[in-house]
Amino acid sequence: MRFLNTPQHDLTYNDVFLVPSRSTVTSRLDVDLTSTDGLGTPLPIVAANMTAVSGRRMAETIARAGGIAIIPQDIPTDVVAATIGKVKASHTVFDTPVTVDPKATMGEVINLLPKRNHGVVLVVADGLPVGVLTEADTQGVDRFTQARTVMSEEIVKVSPADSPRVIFDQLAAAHADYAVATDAEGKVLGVITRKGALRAAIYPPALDPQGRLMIGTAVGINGDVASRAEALLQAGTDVLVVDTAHGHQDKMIDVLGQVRQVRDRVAPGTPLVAGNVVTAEGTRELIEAGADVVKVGVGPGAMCTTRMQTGVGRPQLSAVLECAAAARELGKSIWADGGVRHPRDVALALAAGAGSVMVGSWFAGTHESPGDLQLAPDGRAYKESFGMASARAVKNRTKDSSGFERARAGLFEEGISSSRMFLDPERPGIQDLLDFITSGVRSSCTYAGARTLPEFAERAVVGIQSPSGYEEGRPLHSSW
Ligand SMILES: NC(=O)C1=CN([C@@H]2O[C@H](COP(=O)(O)OP(=O)(O)OC[C@H]3O[C@@H](n4cnc5c(N)ncnc54)[C@H](OP(=O)(O)O)[C@@H]3O)[C@@H](O)[C@H]2O)C=CC1
Ligand SMILES: Nc1nc2c(ncn2[C@@H]2O[C@H](COP(=O)(O)O)[C@@H](O)[C@H]2O)c(=O)[nH]1
Ligand SMILES: [K+]
Repeated sequence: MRFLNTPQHDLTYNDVFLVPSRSTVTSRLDVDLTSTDGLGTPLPIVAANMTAVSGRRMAETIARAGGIAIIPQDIPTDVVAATIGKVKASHTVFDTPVTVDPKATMGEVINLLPKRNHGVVLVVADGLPVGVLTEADTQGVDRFTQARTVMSEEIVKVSPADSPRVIFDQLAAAHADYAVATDAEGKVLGVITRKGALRAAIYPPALDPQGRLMIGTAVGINGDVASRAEALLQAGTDVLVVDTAHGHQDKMIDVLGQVRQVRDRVAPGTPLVAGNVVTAEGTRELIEAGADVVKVGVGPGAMCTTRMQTGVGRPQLSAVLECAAAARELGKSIWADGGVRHPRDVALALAAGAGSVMVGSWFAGTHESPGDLQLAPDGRAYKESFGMASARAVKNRTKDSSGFERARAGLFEEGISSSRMFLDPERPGIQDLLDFITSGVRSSCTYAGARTLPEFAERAVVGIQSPSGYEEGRPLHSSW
């Protein structure tokens, strides 16, 4: 990345803009977004290791689109191991359906509908699809009515051998938007929407060497980290994140050394990610201690109060730029973690040299995040998000400690315990947000004349702008 005008101070995403340059790339679809972080996911996007963001549904869905989710440190090890197993067993193209028994009540159906973005509950009997229910079917029916009496029996069935284009055409011909993929015995393999078929042709999934969906997991730096790391590596985690607020500390270096030994014994070659830091020195020291990828960002997170509490942190673009350069010198990479609110922020992080970009709160506001869908008084749908260093998370993390210790730990909160992440009515699913992000980033690359992310980081020209420069770029939805 080159600057048009020399920065006099550290910069964040809003402080800069990308300058278009002459390009030989004629189509946005010619851009290869494969991550340069060594994991090589087809999409350089990571769902953050936050309890309000990454669970099984998020992990599956984002991996099908080529990214990866990191299951947070606060989830019990056996639960994480089971999650890894479920994600690895799920189909790499077809979505997991929301299913009910024919005798399930419509009350259950109403609760289950928002769990996935396809807006359909599939009624299954003995593994065979027997009916479908949509939002419209839930209107005006008693909550105790059984699904079988309301469901439609018209189901479009496709074969796993059909190409996405064939499935798309089949659905269009049937004037339907939801197909069930079945095996030779007619049992459900997965489901797919028209948009899903379109996406299946654009997004290759993120797969492990055995051809299964990828998933990552996190550990903290307290407690028996080596045992948890061993269990997660044995369960098949594709990447292990060692995560703490202040990554540039002795305890992190010590724990990273232990985790590296476990990794070399149990699952050599599995990348280790460590953070968070914001300096070249911190980056180098974590790489020397065993990190393959360094997680960069202190204070930019939407749930994060660190900067207001402590004054500590660093504007994220400068942090990413400096740490990415330091990692590159050692043949390693970084993840830009936090502060991403628009597709442009992802593009700027990649332009600054990030291998992948980690997104938290933005993704909390989707159907696939773990929280329950709630309605605000004005009728808008939201999910609750909270910081991993909030009193709420700290309380949960220290549940085995004494009351005194828990209360003391709670005094050191550096995150907010409750925040509403509204679902964008235009983009309520994680795949909708990924469409939004990738179309933006593909376009950024072609404006810079780049076909790949290394080319983008090399060719990007960035200028510094005033707050009014940023404001000018915002769309206006009504007259002024
Ligand atoms: N990216 C960011 O800006 C931030 C991210 N987070 C996220 O919150 C989660 C919890 O992290 P964390 O609070 O580190 O909890 P951890 O459970 O990882 O514990 C942190 C450990 O580091 C010690 N420590 C020393 N100095 C500090 C410091 N300045 N801040 C925090 N701990 C320190 C603590 O000891 P003692 O308690 O005795 O001081 C404790 O033993 C992680 O997922 C982390 O990524 C949290 C804050 C900032
Ligand atoms: N200081 C804190 N930082 C936190 C907390 N919880 C999460 N985080 C960090 O934010 C990013 C995600 O950023 P976002 O802007 O996409 O939401 C996450 O990966 C952590 O590094 C917290 O409680 N305090
Ligand atoms: K913040």
